Amino acid sequence: MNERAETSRTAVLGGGAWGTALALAALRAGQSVSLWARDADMCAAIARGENPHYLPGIAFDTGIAATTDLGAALGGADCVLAVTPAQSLRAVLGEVKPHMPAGIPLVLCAKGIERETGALLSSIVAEILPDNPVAVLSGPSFAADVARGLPTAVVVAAREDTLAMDLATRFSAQNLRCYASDDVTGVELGGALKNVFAIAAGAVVGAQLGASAQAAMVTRGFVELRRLGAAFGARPETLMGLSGLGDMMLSCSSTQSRNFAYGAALGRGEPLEGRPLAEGVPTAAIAARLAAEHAVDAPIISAVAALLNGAVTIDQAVEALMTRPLKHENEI
Ligand SMILES: NC(=O)C1=CN([C@@H]2O[C@H](COP(=O)(O)OP(=O)(O)OC[C@H]3O[C@@H](n4cnc5c(N)ncnc54)[C@H](OP(=O)(O)O)[C@@H]3O)[C@@H](O)[C@H]2O)C=CC1
Ligand SMILES: O=C(CO)COP(=O)(O)O
Repeated sequence: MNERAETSRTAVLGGGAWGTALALAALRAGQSVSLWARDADMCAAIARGENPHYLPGIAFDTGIAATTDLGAALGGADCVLAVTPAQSLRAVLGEVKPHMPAGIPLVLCAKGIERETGALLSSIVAEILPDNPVAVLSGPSFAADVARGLPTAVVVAAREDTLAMDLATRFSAQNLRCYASDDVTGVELGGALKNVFAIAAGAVVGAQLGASAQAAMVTRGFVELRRLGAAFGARPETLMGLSGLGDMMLSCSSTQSRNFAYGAALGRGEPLEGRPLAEGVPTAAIAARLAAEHAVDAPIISAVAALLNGAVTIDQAVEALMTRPLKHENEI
C-alpha cells in the first residue's frame, strides 16, 4: 500500500479485463474502489472476486464495489479511470458528465483513436469534460498479469507534471510500478498504434512468413510510429519508452495479445467474427487516414488497414511492402 492512498477513492468505468485488473491494482494500492459495468451479473461476480467472462480462471480479492449505477460508482471518487473500449469513450463520457465534479482527474486507460473523427482520446475528454484534467495510463501490461499481481511497469502521462507524478504515486504498489510523463500525446499514440503493429506481426506469424519477417515488421512499424509521432508533436524518447517500444515488444510477440491473435487468425485465413476486442482494427483504418492527411509515409499501417477491409491479400500486401523504392534506413 502506498502512503497517500488511504483516503482516496477511485472509480473505474468498465468491468472488462483491464477495468477489473486496474480496479484490483487500485485496491492493492490501498484505495477504496468502485467499478461501473453494464451487466449486473458481471458486477456481482466482480464483487465476489471473479470475472469469469473476461478473466477466466483468476480468483482475486473481494472489496471492489461493482455496480451498474453510474452515479453510485462515481459518487465520492477523487479519480476516475476510463477503461471501456476507445470507440465507446465519447458515449460513456456523455453519461459520466452529469456525475463528474470539476477538477477530478480522468485517466484514460483505453488504447485507440476514434474511428469516425480521428480524435485522440485526450481531445475527446477535453471536449466533453473541459473542467477535468486528463491523464493517460499505458504501457506493456496484460490484464491477466496485473490481475495475478505479476510485476508490471506502466507510464502515466498528464500535461501537468505534478498530476502525472501524483497519479503514478497513487497507483504504484508492490508489483505495479508507474512512471510519470508529461507527454500525453506520445503516450496515447504509442498505446493506440502498437495495436495496429500487433495485428501486422500476428498476420506475419499466422501466414508463416518467418521470424525474420516478424522482426522486420516490428522494426519498420516502429519507424512509422516515430513518423506519426513527429507529425503529432510526440517526443521521440516517449515512443522509445513503455508506451511505445515497450508495448510493441509485448504485443507484437505474444499470442496473449488479442490484437496479435487477431492478426494471426487473419494470417491463417480463419473467420474473424466474434473474436475478443482488438482495438487495432478500428485504429488501423483511421491511422491510415491520418497518416495520409499528414503526408506521413506509413506503408505498414496502410497495409493493415487494406488487409482488414479486404482490399488486398496478405501476399499482395507483402509484395507491395517488399518492392517499395529502396532508401536509407534512417530516413524519417
Ligand atoms: N486487456 C488488456 O490486457 C489491456 C487492455 N487495455 C485497453 O483497455 C481497453 C478495454 O479493454 P479490456 O478491458 O481488455 O476489454 P474487454 O473486452 O475485456 O472489456 C470491455 C469492457 O468495456 C465494456 N464496454 C464495451 N463497450 C461498451 C460501451 N459501448 N459502453 C460501455 N461499456 C462498454 C464491456 O462491457 P460489456 O461486458 O457489457 O460488453 C466490458 O466491461 C481497450 O482499449 C484495451 O486496449 C489496455 C491495457 C491492457
Ligand atoms: O495493451 C495490451 C498490453 O499492453 C493488451 O493488448 P491486447 O489488447 O492486444 O490484448
